[in-house]
Amino acid sequence: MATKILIIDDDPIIRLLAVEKLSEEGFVVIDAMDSATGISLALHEKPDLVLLDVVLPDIDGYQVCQHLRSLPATQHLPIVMLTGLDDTSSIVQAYDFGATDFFAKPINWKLLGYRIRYILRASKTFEQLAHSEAALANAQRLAHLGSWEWYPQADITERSDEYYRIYGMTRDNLLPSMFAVLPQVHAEDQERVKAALEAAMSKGLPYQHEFRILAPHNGVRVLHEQARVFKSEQGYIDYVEGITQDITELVDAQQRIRNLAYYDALTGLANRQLFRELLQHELQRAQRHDKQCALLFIDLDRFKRINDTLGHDVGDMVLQIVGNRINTCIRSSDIAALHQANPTKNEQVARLGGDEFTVVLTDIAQPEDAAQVARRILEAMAQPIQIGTQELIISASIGIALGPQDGYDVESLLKNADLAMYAVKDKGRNSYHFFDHTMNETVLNKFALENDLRKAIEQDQLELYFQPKINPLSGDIVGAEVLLRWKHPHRGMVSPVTFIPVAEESGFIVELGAWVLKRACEINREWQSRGMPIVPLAINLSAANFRHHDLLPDIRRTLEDLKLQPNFLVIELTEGILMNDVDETIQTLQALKDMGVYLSVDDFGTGYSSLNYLKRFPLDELKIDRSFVKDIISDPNDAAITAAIIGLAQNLKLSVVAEGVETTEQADFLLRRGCNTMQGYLFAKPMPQEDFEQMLMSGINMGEMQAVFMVDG
Ligand SMILES: Nc1nc2c(ncn2[C@@H]2O[C@@H]3COP(=O)(O)O[C@H]4[C@@H](O)[C@H](n5cnc6c(=O)[nH]c(N)nc65)O[C@@H]4COP(=O)(O)O[C@H]3[C@H]2O)c(=O)[nH]1
Repeated sequence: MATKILIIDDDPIIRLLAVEKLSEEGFVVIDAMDSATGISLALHEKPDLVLLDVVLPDIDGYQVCQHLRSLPATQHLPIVMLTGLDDTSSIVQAYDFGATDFFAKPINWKLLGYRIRYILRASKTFEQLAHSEAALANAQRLAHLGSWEWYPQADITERSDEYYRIYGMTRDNLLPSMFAVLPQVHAEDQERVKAALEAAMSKGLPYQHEFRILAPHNGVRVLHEQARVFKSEQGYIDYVEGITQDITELVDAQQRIRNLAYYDALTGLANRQLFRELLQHELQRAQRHDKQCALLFIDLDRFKRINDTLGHDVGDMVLQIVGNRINTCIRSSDIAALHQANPTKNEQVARLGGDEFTVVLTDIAQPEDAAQVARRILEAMAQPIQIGTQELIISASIGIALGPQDGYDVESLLKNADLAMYAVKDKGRNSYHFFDHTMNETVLNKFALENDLRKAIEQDQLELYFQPKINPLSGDIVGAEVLLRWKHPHRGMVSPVTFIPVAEESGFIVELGAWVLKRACEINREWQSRGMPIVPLAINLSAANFRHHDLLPDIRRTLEDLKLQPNFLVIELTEGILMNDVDETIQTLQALKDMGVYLSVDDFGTGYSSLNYLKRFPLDELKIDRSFVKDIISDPNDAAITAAIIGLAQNLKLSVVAEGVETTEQADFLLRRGCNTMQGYLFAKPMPQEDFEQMLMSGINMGEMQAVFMVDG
């Protein structure tokens, strides 16, 4: 497209000549005789260049020039002022008002054509440069990246706009010295930044580092600065070129990612990942410096019950409170300094998930130090937790393993602290225990036992024993408790006290319970078929059996399949089972009751049943725990409790059975208080099926005992 020239001149001859001569040079020429027309054409016709006379009838050419420069559309438009030949002051003024160039009158039109071409070329280049600069400035602004050139000999720095913006300064209030920014640098980083500048200045050393500044109105910012040094051929330092970038957002994002990756969202404590890394580090340090560290593995006691009964929100609150409490029991130590990014967090305390917390203690002088912390934690736990109107009492079991003696790596130390924690649970919870190597054996033993137990049913190693319930006055067998026995091929007879907990822990108890139920009912059916005198058989149910969704259908089907009357089946449940989720318990008990099954509370007196609940449970029988019966003669407390339980049963119209009766004195005491169903070694030990059948047929031999009861009774 042809180049368009606008000439603004009040001299009609000049305008005419311009149109004629410049058209010959290949330009399109438009003209204006006064400034107002000229400005309007400059805006609407978009010329590539303006020839502007200094003297115009309305306002002078300088002001036209100034006005065009102030408008965005004509800001960069090349303007050539037409001046008198030796009118130097006009020439100077022309530049002052923003003219691109001047051309002296009288006009040599040929020469003017060349000049116009040259100016247009130069202006194009200038335009491209301005464009690139703007793009660069824009890019710098977007990337919060400032650039600079520093001439160390004179200590003068040329800085880009963004550099000033980063520091919240302007060209006017920041001195050219590269050291001028130092007062804004964070006190802790100042020495380092100054040293890098000095090394670049004196030794020509490049650098790259991060530091913090305090920017006016923008708070603390984190900067990344990188510098290259340019030297002359003689080796002198010419200048230093660098970039300075505000990486605060990046650092924040990294911190957030780190928080997600390393911290537990609920409690804000270290998570499993961070725990592992820190413990790993600690173990290596302990080994290198011949020091000792301790790992405390903390598991809340019966936390599931809180979650199940009060809901997960309450459970979460409890976990947060517990996390805080553990935290306050631990002094901050050097380990926190490892992860400077978040120095406010005490990373010695971690939550591994669920209700499992850990504490890593560094540089302990003796195991007692760890024990002391464990005791502090237990004390802190014992404080009641108030959530709304609820007051909760919680406790924890703590296992302690010492590093490196109990484990050189995270895995083994954690496993051993976990074993120690389980030892606490086994011994009744709410305490702490150090790991010792026999625990490993116990666990291996447990594993082996668990494996063998799974095969016990198929390999026919399980057997039911029967222990009669007696009426000592009549000598009648009024029922029997079914007790499971395991004839292990190598270990011999394994007690249910040993294998039931293993089965409960592994979940195998569900299968085992179902087997006992079916087998007990089958035997009872068999006795009926053989025309033997039959009695109700009581089976023990574990919590998992009682809560299992198959329980009711299983019992119903078994009774139906065998055509057994439900009142020949007694289910014994401990107080603990009943009290866990009372509403569900009532529903299940009622369903069993509706089926006609007889319900008995085993080990009564050892749990914490509330009388309120007891009234709401549709029960048939209470069994006084063996531990009370044992000392009823010698311990007035046990005597009183036993008498109270008997009274309670009578009031609630429940039968009462005394367990573990071993002496005639005990039996006598119980009889006098009104308990006339008993079970215990005095009458018979649990016995194999055949022996019990024999006893059923011939009746129990009460011998002299009966005489005693008959006389006394
Ligand atoms: N010192 C003494 N002990 C007496 C006397 N009379 C009975 N015993 C013992 O007391 C335990 C009574 O059973 P438990 O309290 O239900 O306690 C049972 C029960 O909780 C559990 N158990 C046994 N069989 C089963 C089963 O089939 N399922 C479930 N879930 N648990 C079972 O194992 C526990 C222990 O069973 P056993 O070793 O058979 O021990 C039986 C029995 O042998 C006595 O006069 N003196």
